Amino acid sequence: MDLEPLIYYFNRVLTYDPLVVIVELFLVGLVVSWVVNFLEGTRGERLFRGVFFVLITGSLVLNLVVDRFGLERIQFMYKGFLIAMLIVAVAAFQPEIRRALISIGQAKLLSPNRRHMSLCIEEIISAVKDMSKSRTGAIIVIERQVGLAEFVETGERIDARITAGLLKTIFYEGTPLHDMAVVIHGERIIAASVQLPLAESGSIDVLQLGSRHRAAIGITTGSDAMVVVVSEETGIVSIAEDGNLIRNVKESALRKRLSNAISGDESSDWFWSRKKNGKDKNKKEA
Ligand SMILES: Nc1ncnc2c1ncn2[C@@H]1O[C@H](COP(=O)(O)OP(=O)(O)OP(=O)(O)O)[C@@H](O)[C@H]1O
Repeated sequence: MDLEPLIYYFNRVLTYDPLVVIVELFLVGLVVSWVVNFLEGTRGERLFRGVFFVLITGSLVLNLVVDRFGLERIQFMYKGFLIAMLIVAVAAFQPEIRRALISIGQAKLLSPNRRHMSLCIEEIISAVKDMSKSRTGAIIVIERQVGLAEFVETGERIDARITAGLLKTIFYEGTPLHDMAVVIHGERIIAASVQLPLAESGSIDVLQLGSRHRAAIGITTGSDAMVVVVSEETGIVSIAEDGNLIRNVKESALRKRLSNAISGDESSDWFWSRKKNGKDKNKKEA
């Protein structure tokens, strides 16, 4: 194999100022890690990793080929291809780009609304952590764009500010409202003791679950709600979204999901993403 172009290529790279190369690599790494972090857990994450891999490999191979065979026209075509990829990426990542722009628009993070919202999220997280430790069974539904009035009617209307104490009191075994689910909308607890639809026994995984977890899957199968479940048996915290159940959710992931759900950033993608996801499936993650 003729290694000459490869050696030539690396020799050429070695002529660059190392400090500039380090700064450039650092900046590229920073941008990539920010984008991957931002997309983490969304359907755009894999797509971005794939596109990034293809572009890096394509650029390296092309530089080698152009150096070896002097195929400038191919390089010219590759530049056209990159522009086309950029247009396709803008279309493919449209929901993520919109979310990024919204979050930049909300960079006035200290706005009262934003502060309230993050206080609510911290209250929910604190309650969930305590209930997980004390093995108090809980199911908290975050209502988004799709109204859940027909289910809310089965429970008790509350309309109260979200506090960890109130959530823990509601789910405390023995209190009249501890059974069934709490529904939250925005920054308010709107109802407790709400009976949710159980997921249909379409898949083996669902059949193996108890009714609390089946209810969480059930309500998210037919709506854009997000549900946090604390298992009474194990204390494990799970999240249900879009008919999927994610087990053993870490605090940081819970914060991220709650923040998406309560601020409503991703909600309008629901119908679109459901179409893409096809049939519901249950995920179990360690
Ligand atoms: N349709 C429903 N909607 C809301 N909550 C429900 C529903 N059905 C059951 N639950 C809640 O789930 C509790 C029973 O949970 P069960 O043990 O059957 O399920 P599980 O998924 O195994 O939960 P855990 O891990 O907490 O035991 C009930 O006491 C009730 O509070």
